[in-house]
Amino acid sequence: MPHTIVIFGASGDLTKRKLVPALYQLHRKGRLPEETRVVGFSRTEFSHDQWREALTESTEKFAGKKFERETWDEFAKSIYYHPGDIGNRDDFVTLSEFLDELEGKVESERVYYLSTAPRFYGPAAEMLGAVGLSMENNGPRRIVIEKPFGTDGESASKLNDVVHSVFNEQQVYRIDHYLGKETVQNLMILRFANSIFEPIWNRNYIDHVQITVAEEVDIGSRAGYYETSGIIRDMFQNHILQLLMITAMEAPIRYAADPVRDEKVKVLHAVRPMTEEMLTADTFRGQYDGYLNEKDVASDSQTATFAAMKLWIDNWRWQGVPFYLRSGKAMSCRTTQIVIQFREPPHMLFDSCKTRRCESNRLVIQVQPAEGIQMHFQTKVPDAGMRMRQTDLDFRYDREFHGVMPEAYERLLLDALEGDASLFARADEVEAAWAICDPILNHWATKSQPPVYTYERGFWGPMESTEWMRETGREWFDTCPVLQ
Ligand SMILES: NC(=O)C1=CN([C@@H]2O[C@H](COP(=O)(O)OP(=O)(O)OC[C@H]3O[C@@H](n4cnc5c(N)ncnc54)[C@H](OP(=O)(O)O)[C@@H]3O)[C@@H](O)[C@H]2O)C=CC1
Ligand SMILES: O=C1O[C@H](COP(=O)(O)O)[C@@H](O)[C@H](O)[C@H]1O
Repeated sequence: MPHTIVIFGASGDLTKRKLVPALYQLHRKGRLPEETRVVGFSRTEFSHDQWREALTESTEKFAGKKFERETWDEFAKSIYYHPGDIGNRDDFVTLSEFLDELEGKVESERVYYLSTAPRFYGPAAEMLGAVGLSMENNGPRRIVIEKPFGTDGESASKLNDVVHSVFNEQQVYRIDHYLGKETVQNLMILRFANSIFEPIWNRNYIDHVQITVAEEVDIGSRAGYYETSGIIRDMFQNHILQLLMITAMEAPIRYAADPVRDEKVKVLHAVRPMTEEMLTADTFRGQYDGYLNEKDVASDSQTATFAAMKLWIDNWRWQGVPFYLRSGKAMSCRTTQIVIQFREPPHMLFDSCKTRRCESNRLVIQVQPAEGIQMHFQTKVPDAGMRMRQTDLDFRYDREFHGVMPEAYERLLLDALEGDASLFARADEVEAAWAICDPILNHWATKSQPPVYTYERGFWGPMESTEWMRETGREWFDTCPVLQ
């Protein structure tokens, strides 16, 4: 069946930087369903050719070495543009006519991709409904919604209501691009396609888990967005909680959208609600030095560019195992890693570990940029009595597999076109994620707010965060991955 993807926000940054380059890569690799057409919609008055030209330039820039002119020209023939305003019903009527004409009224699968400012998500869905574009009488209709999905639980729930007034949940694909990353999907493979990890993946063997998403970049020119967002809305409510869910979930009964999402949501429901004491003791925020001088940032801004927190998951598998989550801008290096820190051996035979503390086993899942997995364990130092040192088994994607890692959007766009929602967030999932974040945001907004610790750019967040962790008798795994 032919496919049409309609991108709302066609002249925007995400479209040119990620969406169209990803669609082009899928075409280049021969993965796009046959007869896939791309239709852009935004207010800028482009003709089809003008939009194609603009995309040629940007795709060449963003696809880099993978750009092949001939292949692109072939792909560009299936790109079209329809100017319009999301607030104008007539523009949706003409869009509908244009799509019918393009598809020749043949049964086709359609994906509507909302890549506009979040305030347009609800109105765009309503307009699609108002002119009958959500009706599935001539093929499946799906809607993809970019992040952020709401700014708190209440707004997310309202947005869900609006979207559900037009589309049923099976038609709705809420994007979290972290789920499109190969290494995040590999975490499910690691856990559920191997038999050696699952038996020890629990409170009996694991002391704690650390999830770090550190970015070297600062907020750049995004102050307008970031000042109202901050690190919790930007990274925790979505990407970090997704990593937490996949790390902590039970095995789904099969790999399909609902069984996977059922298990993920159970994790969020099992996260212990934070009391006032916990909010004070177990959440931590920081701001990089110089943030207040960024263009469009208020001089007394309290916006957090760094946060750390300790969560507990109250279920049989994880009772008593703290999950430490942290993320920040302008940190030491770009690294997303999940550290599974195992318990110490119950009894130490060797003197070298009696006089000093030896590190216990650790599994480090490098989500990016040095994609891979390392297992750390003690090894005997040769010719040195019974001295030992931490060494590792090191799996690296770049050594094992040739070719570059695909962009997350490639996988997600293809899944949306093919109707597989496994790697998209469900309505209850986003609302449950907000239920964890809202109390933190509210606590930070009150008078009794915790301090905003300043940190130097290029550090692992505020020094106090290191102290905060040390007080629990543990250490952050502050290691930048080695790129080869
Ligand atoms: N950029 C990124 O890296 C990321 C973006 N996102 C999300 O994706 C979404 C898009 O982001 P981004 O591309 O950066 O945003 P931009 O501001 O660059 O683009 C917004 C787009 O919306 C269009 N638009 C604005 N008003 C209307 C209207 N009334 N009717 C029709 N179209 C309209 C604009 O075109 P025109 O003015 O021509 O109408 C433009 O194409 C946002 O929700 C963002 O949060 C998520 C992750 C990363
Ligand atoms: O959604 C977002 O993610 C990026 C980080 O994504 P990554 O794939 O580069 O890890 C972050 O920089 C941005 O602030 C946030 O909006």
